[in-house]
Amino acid sequence: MAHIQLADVRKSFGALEVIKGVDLEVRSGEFMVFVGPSGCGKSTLLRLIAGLEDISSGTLAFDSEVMNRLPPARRGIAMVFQSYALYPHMTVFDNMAFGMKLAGQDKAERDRRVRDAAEMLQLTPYLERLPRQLSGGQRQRVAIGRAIVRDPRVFLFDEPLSNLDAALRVATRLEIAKLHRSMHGTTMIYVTHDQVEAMTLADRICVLRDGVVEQIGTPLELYERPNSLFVAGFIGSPQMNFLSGRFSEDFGAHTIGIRAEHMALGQEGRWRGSVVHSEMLGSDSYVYVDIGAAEPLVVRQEGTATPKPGETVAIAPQESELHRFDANGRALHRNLMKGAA
Ligand SMILES: Nc1ncnc2c1ncn2[C@@H]1O[C@H](COP(=O)(O)OP(=O)(O)OP(=O)(O)O)[C@@H](O)[C@H]1O
Repeated sequence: MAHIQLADVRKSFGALEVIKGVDLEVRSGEFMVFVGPSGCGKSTLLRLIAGLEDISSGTLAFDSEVMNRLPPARRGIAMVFQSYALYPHMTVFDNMAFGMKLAGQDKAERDRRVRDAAEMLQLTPYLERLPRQLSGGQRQRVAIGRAIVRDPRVFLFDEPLSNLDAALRVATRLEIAKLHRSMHGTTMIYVTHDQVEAMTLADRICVLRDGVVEQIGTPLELYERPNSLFVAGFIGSPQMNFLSGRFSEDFGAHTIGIRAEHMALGQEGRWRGSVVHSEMLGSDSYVYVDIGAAEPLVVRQEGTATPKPGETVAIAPQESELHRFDANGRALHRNLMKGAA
């Protein structure tokens, strides 16, 4: 269990600064997820916390103890990567026990920890197997088990599920959520590209953009109250619809944003346009409507009885759900709007 604090942390590779002054607090026991576009510095930030890269300037502390110069092995961290790198000739049990053996842990304690972790990850039936006799998801659970037995203060995950197929990703995601609940108090930081992983696993999400923190908040805070156009467009799938120019003028904003689920199709509505395409997902559908803006609006509709391509429809946005942004892409928050009115 550790409270992690970063103060004005910077990292340069040669002349290239990739982490540009990050201030961040991860609370003890918190599950923090880093998201952001490719190359924004998520993995680098994680590796700085792990000690796999040196911090160029600024301070990293765990429970107020400065970590900058401490080697990874003395930070009390465990890290799980995308590639699980198990020893192919060792059984699951030995793979999980190996680090403890190297550290001189006695056999009874090694046994106990491996069996507890295996139980937690539903690996007990596989302890005597070799990695090649396991599925990808089981192998990744062994890699997680190997990290658990070290009893870390801080758990770091770098896209641990990205090599798994869709069904295994879901199953392993649930395991990780359970793991966090059962390891009360272990601080976890998790890097992902996956919207659903970020939204479902995180206590809070940290959105990074080009080496700086753009916004930190609970998944719902970011979804419902993004501070910027960037976060609004990054969090949520399908992406929030954006309209500018003549579409946003009477809302007093440079750009307005509205999510697919906050509009209704019908006979009456603020916008009219023609359907260009529908995607049927089973329980609901996404209808793409060209209203003459740069991009078609994506409207979510329950069920699968969607209007046909070429049909003219009206769209009624829920005005309380409109997001307004200024010319710099900063959100004009609704409470501020109300205050100003
Ligand atoms: N060892 C290195 N030497 C030089 N440049 C590096 C090094 N490691 C990372 N970078 C650069 O730092 C920037 C951030 O990389 P990083 O891997 O942290 O991004 P990321 O957000 O994790 O990206 P992705 O989502 O694609 O994995 C990139 O421009 C990358 O090319």
